[in-house]
Amino acid sequence: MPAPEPSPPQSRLPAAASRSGANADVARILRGPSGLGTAGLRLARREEPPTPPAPPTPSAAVPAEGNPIPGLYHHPVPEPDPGRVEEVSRRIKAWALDEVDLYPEEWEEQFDGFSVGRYMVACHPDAPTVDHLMLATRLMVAENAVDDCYCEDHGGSPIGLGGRLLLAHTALDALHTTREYQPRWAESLHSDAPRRAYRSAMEYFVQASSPSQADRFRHDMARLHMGYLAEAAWAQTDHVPEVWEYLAMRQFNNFRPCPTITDSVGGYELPADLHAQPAMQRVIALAGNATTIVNDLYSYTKELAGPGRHLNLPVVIAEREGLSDRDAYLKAVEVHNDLMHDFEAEAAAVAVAFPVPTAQRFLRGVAAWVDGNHYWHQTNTFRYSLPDFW
Ligand SMILES: CC(C)=CCC/C(C)=C(\C)COP(=O)(O)OP(=O)(O)O
Ligand SMILES: [Mg+2]
Repeated sequence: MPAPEPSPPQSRLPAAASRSGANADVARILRGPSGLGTAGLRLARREEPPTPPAPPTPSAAVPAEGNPIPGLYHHPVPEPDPGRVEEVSRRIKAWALDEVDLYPEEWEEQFDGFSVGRYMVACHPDAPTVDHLMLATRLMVAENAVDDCYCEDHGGSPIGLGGRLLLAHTALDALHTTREYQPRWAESLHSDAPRRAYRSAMEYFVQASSPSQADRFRHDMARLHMGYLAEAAWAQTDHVPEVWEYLAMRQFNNFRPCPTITDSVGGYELPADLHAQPAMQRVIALAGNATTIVNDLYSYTKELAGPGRHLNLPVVIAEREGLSDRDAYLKAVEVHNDLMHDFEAEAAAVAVAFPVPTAQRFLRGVAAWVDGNHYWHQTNTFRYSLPDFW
């Protein structure tokens, strides 16, 4: 399991824990609910200081395919449990074909090559059952269906994207309207593969999670859709943003909705008040950004080979900072590494500031997702290959 680094010095504690007003807030959360009849709702306090999670033990028996990007800071993970991978892969294909009619036959090779079972098993080592893993796997497939079919290379386009995304978003965040119009909306959720996938995956997720976990997910998906729209707007006008602007767009067009369901997939809940803490939000954002820049780096050659200009961090750095392709790529590796180091330092600080089991487990779950995501990108040689820069 990945590692928030050992406890950082006091000065690195998150602002939420170091200001006196905020201290009261943190103390209130750690104390738990205090009204009449709330005794059973309190979180257990950890008496001992949090122990950093054990470092991963990569499996010696089955070497991972694919090479890591030289110089990319990452943590190798153990090979995902092959029994789980096989079962998740079997079940997700059945869901895609039988429950949501996701893709035509000719896309089967790409569906299989995506290896979503291996991806999700690697990212959620603490899922108690395959049913829990399926929550993440359906959502991952649905999210990719929307990206491919609405935004990218399976019929997607920036033109009209806002309308399509908004209507698809109602599969996650229902329309509440009059009796006259409700049925037409309900029917629309079955009218294309992305909406069928979102609707079904969300229905499973809502059944298995708390109202606040479901609402957290809706919020993260709204963020994602806003990121898709900014990317599309820039593509429409062939605009290359400044590097910081690109990073802002990519903070929204981002894997964030995946690690933030780690508690639902783990069968527990990070309380909403802890999730909302600014320091926790910063950890989540840094994790999401590091995982997404990993995608920019591993998908660089695929995106260069595609039609038109596809923005990713190396491309934007090369254009905006006048660097060679190679130097821009290496600079993007450094940006990733800085994000990873900040993520780990801030996660360690939050683990100290919020010594409750759900927060500790959530932080470990997010870190496991970061590492599993790297593993999947490195080993998905069907989809990605490295540039020849070394
Ligand atoms: C699974 C999920 C929430 C994805 C949202 C954002 C997204 C599609 C990525 C972060 C992947 O980026 P990209 O579209 O560049 O993917 P590929 O490089 O085509 O694999
Ligand atoms: Mg990419």
